[in-house]
Amino acid sequence: MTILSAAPIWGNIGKFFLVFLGWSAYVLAFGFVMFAVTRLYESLRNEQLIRNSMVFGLIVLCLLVLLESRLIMGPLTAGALADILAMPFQGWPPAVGHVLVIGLILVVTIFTFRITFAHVLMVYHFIERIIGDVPRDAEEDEEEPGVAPSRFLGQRPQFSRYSAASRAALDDFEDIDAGDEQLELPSTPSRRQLPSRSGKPAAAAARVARQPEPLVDEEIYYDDGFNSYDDYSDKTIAIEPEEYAYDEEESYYFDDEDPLNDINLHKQQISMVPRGVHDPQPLDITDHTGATRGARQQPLSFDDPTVIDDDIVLKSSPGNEPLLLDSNPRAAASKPGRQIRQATPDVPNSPVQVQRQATAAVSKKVADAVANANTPHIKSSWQLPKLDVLQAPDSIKQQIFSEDTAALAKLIQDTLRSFRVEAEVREEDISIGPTIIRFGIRPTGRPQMVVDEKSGKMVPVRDASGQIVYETRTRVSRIMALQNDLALVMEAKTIRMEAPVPGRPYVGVEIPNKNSRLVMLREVLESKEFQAAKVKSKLSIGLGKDVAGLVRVGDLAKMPHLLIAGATGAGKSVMINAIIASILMQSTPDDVRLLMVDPKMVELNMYNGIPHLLSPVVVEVEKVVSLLKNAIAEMERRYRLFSQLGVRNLEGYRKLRSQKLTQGDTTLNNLPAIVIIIDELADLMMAAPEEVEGMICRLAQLARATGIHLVVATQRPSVDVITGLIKANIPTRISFMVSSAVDSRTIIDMGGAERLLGRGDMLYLPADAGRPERIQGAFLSDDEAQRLAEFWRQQIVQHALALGADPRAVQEQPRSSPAGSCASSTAMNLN
Ligand SMILES: Nc1ncnc2c1ncn2[C@@H]1O[C@H](COP(=O)(O)OP(=O)(O)OP(=O)(O)O)[C@@H](O)[C@H]1O
Repeated sequence: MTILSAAPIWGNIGKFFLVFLGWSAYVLAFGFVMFAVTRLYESLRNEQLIRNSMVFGLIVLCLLVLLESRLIMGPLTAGALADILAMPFQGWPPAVGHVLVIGLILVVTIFTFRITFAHVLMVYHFIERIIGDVPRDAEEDEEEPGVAPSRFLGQRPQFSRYSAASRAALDDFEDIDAGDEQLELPSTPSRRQLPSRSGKPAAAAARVARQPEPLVDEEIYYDDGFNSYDDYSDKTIAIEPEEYAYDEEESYYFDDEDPLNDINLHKQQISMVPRGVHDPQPLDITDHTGATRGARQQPLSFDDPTVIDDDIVLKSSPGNEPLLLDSNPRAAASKPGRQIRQATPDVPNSPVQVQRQATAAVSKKVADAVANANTPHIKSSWQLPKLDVLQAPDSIKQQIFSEDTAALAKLIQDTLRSFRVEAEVREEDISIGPTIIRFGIRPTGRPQMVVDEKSGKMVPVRDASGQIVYETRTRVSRIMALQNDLALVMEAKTIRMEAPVPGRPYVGVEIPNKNSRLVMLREVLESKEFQAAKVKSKLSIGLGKDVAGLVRVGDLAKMPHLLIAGATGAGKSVMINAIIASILMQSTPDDVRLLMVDPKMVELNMYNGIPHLLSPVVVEVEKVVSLLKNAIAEMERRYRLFSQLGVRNLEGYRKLRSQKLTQGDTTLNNLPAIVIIIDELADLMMAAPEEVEGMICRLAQLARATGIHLVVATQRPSVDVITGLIKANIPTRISFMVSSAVDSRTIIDMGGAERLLGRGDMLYLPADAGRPERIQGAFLSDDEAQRLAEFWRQQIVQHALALGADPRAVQEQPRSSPAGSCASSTAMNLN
């Protein structure tokens, strides 16, 4: 303006501005210059520092101040514009005009600078601090900034709404924030106490207090693991004061709805604990007698006929089996070995009646079969297959942290920050699995800042362990709410989020791996994890590889039953084949026996004729009920045997048997574990729902101790197939991809399976785990399964010869046979 007024050409223009705007012409000119400089800076840094609303507010504020000066001092310096503005006030009492204009100034200031009550309190405390003389502690002078323990450590209980003291703490929350000592917070450096470069506490306090509550948006640079300046901009967080004011309030006062809020979690947990004193339940003598009937107290009814059902024949033979089931009586009738067939009246549906019926049917013949079964001193002539039977995986590409992955990690971080969610994705939190990549999002928050003595910059406070101390933390639920936004920016077909990943301090975001590859069963079985597992249990199964590419194995003996569900084509049959192959690769028929039910008729047919089968693969739904009844009868027979011997389970029985063997006592026979595999439960449940449900539950409840295990698969995860009873009794579950979250909840009691990718991508929920684990299932081709089955079928002849069977009769037996004739080969290995 001075130049304008002085220059001859522009003099008139300058005069006009001065006449029209008065003194405010200087202020406006200064404002325009500042505006231009700031805009230039913004374009250079590609950041926004000033808001349009703020510019507008400042102009209005300037005009109001001009008006007020006109009202106070008259038309001397205020200019023509002020005269125009003051016209409405002519004739009013001067006091009214002043009050009105000053009031307007206050209102516009509040809106322009977005001033909140928190700011007012902060200014109040700041002034109070300056007025009050705060001596610095000598000890604190020596203390390095940031190495003291976090003042937020152990703070939570102060805010618990259940303690009386906490109410006061909540009311005086701002006092705590300002470092007020009256609440007895841990003695850690508060802002006013932190040492400054100059060593003057008051000056340092003034500087620190000025910085965190800026009048415009500002950026706080803090060192959170990035070493170079190039990483600097990625680590920049734009902070809006009002955003934080809101968050603070919300996180402390309005989080009742949040299921992840630790107070709500705590409430949930304590609600599960039964309260009060309960009277002991009186013993029900009838129940007790029923439960113990058939055990030690009672003589066993071994004189009854052998037969249980007219479809399935219980067969004893001088081979190595205590019990053999054959679902094809005609084929079985033509085989050597004594078979007794007797029709029984209709078996009622109730499991209790089934039990009674079956108990009566276990006869002296069975006892004979046990006595004649494989004597332990005979060394097994079975050979286990070599791993060459299975296909080797393609040369595995080393999955490394690529530029693509780094770019995705940055994209996630930037997206979260654009939504004002402070979080970071570290390189070490990225897991690259065979089919998916998991990014770990660590919720961070607003760090507590101090002035660094050396550089004079604001740096975050660190606690004794070097961790950044946060003033406010990001809530996990805020990250979870951005699931769809993340899926959008990552252009992923489907993403799945897990919060938090069990045992890790981050939220997992799983996206499909573009370089996905098959996980072959052979690489799983070759792994040291499986080798270690199979030493412990003959029922170890290779499941696949997890999101970090680590091999995952399971133990069917511990599960003790497994439910597999998923949409059609999701990979259930391949999983069942992998389970069977895992067993066939490590266990001989002396260790494990199989019973298979395959209503689809094509999935398990290839295993017909292998010596592990107790019965040919059952494809007719009507025969399944008979098969399950026989399994229950076998279970009860084993229970009685255990009861007589005083052992609790199959493991105890095996220990006792090996003890007796060392003493030369060969009276105890080998009892193999039995795995019952049902490929489609829905078909059975449609045919005889109550009967099947009752028998599956009975087996599931009691069969574990006797070494009988169930593997049940279904593609219909509805409540009429996977009933509450079945779910309650089969605790270990695998869910492949399903079509809806409801289906997912039916299987694993929580959503997530609807976001799987199919083709072997599964969620595995072990019995003892609260959350499922994502695994890429091991793949076994039909050719491999065929080769494995053929390997075992070929051994039947050698084994029969080794047991002293007639070579001519053995040669005449077909080696591989379809369902109808497989009983011959199964029977053969017993002779
Ligand atoms: N672990 C796996 N790895 C790679 N691909 C797999 C895997 N499991 C299954 N697939 C692919 O998915 C296809 C379908 O698998 P599968 O036959 O096991 O499905 P399903 O769930 O049994 O279907 P349905 O219920 O209709 O029988 C397979 O042919 C195979 O190509």
